[in-house]
Amino acid sequence: MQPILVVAAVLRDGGRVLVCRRAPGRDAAGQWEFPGGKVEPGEVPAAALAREVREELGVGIHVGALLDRSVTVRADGRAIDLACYDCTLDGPAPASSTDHDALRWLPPAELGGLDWAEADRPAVRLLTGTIEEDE
Ligand SMILES: Nc1nc2c([nH]c(=O)n2[C@H]2C[C@H](O)[C@@H](COP(=O)(O)OP(=O)(O)OP(=O)(O)O)O2)c(=O)[nH]1
Repeated sequence: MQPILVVAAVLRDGGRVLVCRRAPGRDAAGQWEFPGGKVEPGEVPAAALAREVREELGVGIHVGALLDRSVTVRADGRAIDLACYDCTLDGPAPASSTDHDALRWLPPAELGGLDWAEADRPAVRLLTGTIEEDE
């Protein structure tokens, strides 16, 4: 089975990063992730990411450089190809999400304390500076 192509925003504002907890009833409910979603056929990643963030958080973003791209086979057997991009807000910060039951802005050093979706862990290790030499 092909991996599911997912894009996510590492949305930075004033030295903090937005993290979101997946709402009850969704895949991986209760785990933290970066906002984003699946890339639709024919869509370029940056456009898919801006669309997903607009749909779920109701805000505009600027999509910058690719921070990390990793394929993770989850415990349920599905492979997620997750591309995380550095992003900034284009306008006001989000107040709520259609997909999440908590939004938090945290300094990168504090990201490691959360229960992250498996696919996000490589990006989180990059952001917290806790990558092992052999990774
Ligand atoms: N958005 C997002 N999804 C992630 C991350 N990490 C991770 O494993 N996923 C998984 C959860 C889902 O199985 C899939 C993305 O689905 P989604 O539900 O957020 O995206 P979507 O809006 O396009 O999907 P859908 O509910 O319309 O089917 O990727 C992440 O950091 N952000």
